[in-house]
Amino acid sequence: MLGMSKELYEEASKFLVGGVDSPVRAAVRPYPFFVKEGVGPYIITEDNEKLVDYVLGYGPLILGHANEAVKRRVIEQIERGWLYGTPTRVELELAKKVVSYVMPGGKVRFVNSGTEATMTAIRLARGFTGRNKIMKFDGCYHGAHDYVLVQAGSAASEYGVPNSRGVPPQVAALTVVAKYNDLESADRAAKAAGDDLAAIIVEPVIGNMGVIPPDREFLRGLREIADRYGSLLIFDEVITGFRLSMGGAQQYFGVKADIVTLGKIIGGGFPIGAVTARSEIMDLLSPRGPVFNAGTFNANPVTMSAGLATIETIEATDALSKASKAAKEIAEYAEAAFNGAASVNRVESMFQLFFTQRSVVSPDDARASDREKYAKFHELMRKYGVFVPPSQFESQFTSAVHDDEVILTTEEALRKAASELK
Ligand SMILES: Cc1ncc(COP(=O)(O)O)c(C=O)c1O
Ligand SMILES: NCC(=O)CCC(=O)O
Repeated sequence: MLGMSKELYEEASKFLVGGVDSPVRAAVRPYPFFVKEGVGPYIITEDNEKLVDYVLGYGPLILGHANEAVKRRVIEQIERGWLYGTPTRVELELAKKVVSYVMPGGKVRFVNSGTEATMTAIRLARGFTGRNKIMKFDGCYHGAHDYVLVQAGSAASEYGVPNSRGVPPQVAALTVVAKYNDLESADRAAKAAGDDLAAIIVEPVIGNMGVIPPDREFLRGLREIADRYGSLLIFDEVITGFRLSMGGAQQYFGVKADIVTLGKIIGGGFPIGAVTARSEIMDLLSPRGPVFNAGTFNANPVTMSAGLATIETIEATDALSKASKAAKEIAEYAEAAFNGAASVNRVESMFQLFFTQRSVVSPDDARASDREKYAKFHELMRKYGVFVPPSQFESQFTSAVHDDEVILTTEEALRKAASELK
C-alpha cells in the first residue's frame, strides 16, 4: 500500500533507534522502505514495489530469496525442534564442507555473526602468538566490536564514525592502521608494532568501501610481511567466502592465510559467523585450550541446515559462475551506460559503481568519488525497479537467479538513470 513504509517508519522511530536495527538501512532517503517478501531475485516492499535486489541481505543470498532447497531443509529441521544445546549431525556436515574447502586438515568454530568471527579470530591470534597488537587497513570493515572499529568502512564510514566513540583509547591503540594496496605502509605499520604484532587482518577484496580489488602483489606481500614479523595473517572472508570460489579468496588469489573468518553465505541467510584455521591454532580455543569462546546459539541447527543446503546447492548448480556471469554483464553495461562518468569495480559477483572519472584503487579514491551522485543513483534505480545499496560504501551482489529477464530490467534502469544523472 502506498505510504505504508512511511507510516511504519514513523512508528518504528519511536521504538527503534533511527527506525532501524542496523545503520546502513537508514541510508535510504527520505526514509527506509519496509520489505514484506523476498522472491528469487526480487523483494516486495510494504508499498507494493517489486524491486530487483542487488543487496541480497548484504551478501548471504547467493541463491536468491526463499530458495526451495534451503527452505525445505529449514522446515524439516524446524519440525524436529530448533535448539538443543548439544552438538548435531548437521553441524558436523557443515563443518566438513567448510574445512575441506577453506582449511583442509584444519578445524572450524561456528559463531553467530561476522563480528563474533573476527573478534574470536583476533583473540585466537593473540593467544597463539602471545602478542597484543593487530594491523588492519583503513576502510576495511570487520564487524562492530572494539578491536576493529578503527578507521572502519561500511556504515561506520557512511555515517562519519570510522572510529567509534565508546572504544577505550587503550584498546584502539592496540590496532595499527595501514593503507590498503600499499605494502610500504603495511611494512611501516608492522615495524611500528615492533615485536608485538599478533596479526594482520584484511578483507582480501574490500567490500565495505564499495568494491576495491587487491593489487596483484598486495596479498602475497602481506603474507611475506606476516611471516617476516612472526605474525598471523587473517583473511576476513565474511563476504568473499564461497563467493569468489568454493575456497574463497585464498583459492582465488593463490595466497594462504593462517586464519580465515567466514559468515554470510555459509549460513544461507540465517545468522552466522565462523573461524577456521589449522588445528594447531584452533585447538587453543575452549574447551581444548585457554582462549575462550562460547555461545548459546553457536551452530544453531536451523542455521546449519540452511548453510549446508546452500553449499550443496552451489555444488550441484554452478551457482557461483551464474552469479558472476550476471554481475559481469551488468557491470559492463553500467560502464558503457555512464560512458566515463562512473567507474565500475568488479570481482566475480561483487561490484560497485563510483561516480568519478578515475579508477578506484584505494579507500581514498572511493571517498573522493561523488557520493551525492551515488545517492541519486540509488533513488533513480529504485524508481526504475532496482534496489542497489543505499550507501556508496557497500558492495552490490548478484545471485544465481539473476537471469536474463532480471538483467534486462536492470539494464533498462541503468540506461534511464544514466541519462538523468548526466
Ligand atoms: C568483511 C566483513 N567482516 C565482518 C562483517 C561483520 O559481519 P556481521 O554483520 O555478520 O557481524 C562484515 C559485515 O558485513 C563484513 O563485510
Ligand atoms: N557491509 C556491511 C554489512 O553488510 C553489514 C550490514 C549491516 O550491518 O546491516
